[in-house]
Amino acid sequence: MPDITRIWPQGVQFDTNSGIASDRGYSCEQLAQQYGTPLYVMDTVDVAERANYFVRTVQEAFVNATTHVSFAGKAFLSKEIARIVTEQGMYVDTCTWGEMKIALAAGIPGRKLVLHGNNKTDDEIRLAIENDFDKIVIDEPHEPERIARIAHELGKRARVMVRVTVGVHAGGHEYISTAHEDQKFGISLLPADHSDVSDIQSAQFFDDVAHGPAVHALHSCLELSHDLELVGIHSHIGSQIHDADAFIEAAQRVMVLRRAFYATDGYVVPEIDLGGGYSVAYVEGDASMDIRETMERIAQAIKLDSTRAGLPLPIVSFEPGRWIVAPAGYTLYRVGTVKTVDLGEGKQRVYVSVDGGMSDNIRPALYGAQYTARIVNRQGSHDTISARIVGSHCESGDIVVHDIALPSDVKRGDLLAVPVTGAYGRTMASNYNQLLRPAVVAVDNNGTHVMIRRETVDDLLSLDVSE
Ligand SMILES: Cc1ncc(COP(=O)(O)O)c(C=O)c1O
Ligand SMILES: N[C@@H](CCCC[NH3+])C(=O)O
Repeated sequence: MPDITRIWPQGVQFDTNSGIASDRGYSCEQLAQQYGTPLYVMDTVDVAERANYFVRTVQEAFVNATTHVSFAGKAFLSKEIARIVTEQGMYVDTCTWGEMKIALAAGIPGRKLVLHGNNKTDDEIRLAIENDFDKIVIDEPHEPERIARIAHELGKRARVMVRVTVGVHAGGHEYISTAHEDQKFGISLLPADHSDVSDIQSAQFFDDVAHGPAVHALHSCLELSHDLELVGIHSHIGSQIHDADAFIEAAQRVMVLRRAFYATDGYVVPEIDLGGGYSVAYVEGDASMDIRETMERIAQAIKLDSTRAGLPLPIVSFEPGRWIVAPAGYTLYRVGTVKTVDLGEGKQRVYVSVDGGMSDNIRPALYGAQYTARIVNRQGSHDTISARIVGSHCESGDIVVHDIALPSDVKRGDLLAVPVTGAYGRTMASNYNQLLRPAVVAVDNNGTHVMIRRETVDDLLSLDVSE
């Protein structure tokens, strides 16, 4: 079982005398010199172990039910990672043409792939159906007809789920919270004129759900059953969620919908997918989701509901992204300018500039996300200074770590490592200021290799086709 309080990959060790960090025996300085900086490092043994642990934990919690776990490729995707997680029994969840193409290029069969998206193109839907994707997740009321039309043209039957906004408010930041009503994803569980009952087990709540847009969308899928196979109900309530109660509540609401739809249409929806969103620790002392406890509680809630309703247990699915890869990755930066700024009243802050920034990690700027860092090429002095680690972009919000105590002798040329950048770092990276997206290097027990190569200026120039 991975140590969920740890913010470094299991393979990373710090020599207490020299201060030098190594990952599975390879020193970080060696990695930086061989592959350059900034550098994303992914401990792929850690990824496999975390994926394996998640899949096993879900299977053990849901002893009598079939379970599926998909890896949310938006967190991090490469052909190698797609293969590593599928070898551990996972499916891969994609939501764009590019993600689908990478998963398919990795050789993952369509029956192990899921397609999401609030604005899917016809081409994406066609590619999913041609490749027999396990599920296409419907996100809006007109989509059943569009998918059915394309399936009909292809002479195939598309397997579909309906994504429901269950009305549970959770998630680390407004931008990553997805189950409240005022946002773009999914179809509402409740009608606009629903009553105010808070007891989700009440007859009134059941009645509201039975008259809601989600039941209507499920019904549309059944009406198109020549071209669509209705396989499930989907709910994803947000990301970086610490509160297990939110998942239990979401599961219970999905189960009410399953019952309500059985009452209105006599159809037992075979599968429910509860999405991703399980939190990880970003800095020492942060909370991280205890998957075992959460899964056991969800399993209990689902079992109770099915037994009460006299319905068979559904297949239960999950879509973790961050939990699988975030703590398995870290970023190495080389320190450049070190500048002391007077804040008045005798206070100072030291701005430590590194050779990357918001282009390789947008999360601090976008969500105010907190990270930590440490010097990994030597033992710094014991006395510390109050520092802010910043990037190289022309933007004052280009902050890597907002506020951190660093050894007071931090200097140009030091190697700095920022942990927990394995999720939503590389996949949200940009070329702002024409910085080159860093390489991703894999470290395992057999060696190190480039998983995704560093961009070059030739890459940038090749896009600029004007004479
Ligand atoms: C539909 C869906 N599934 C899964 C995920 C993965 O979320 P996380 O990386 O927080 O586990 C997301 C992202 O929030 C998502 O939108
Ligand atoms: N990109 C976000 C999470 C959003 C997940 C996608 N629905 C993050 O870095 O935390």
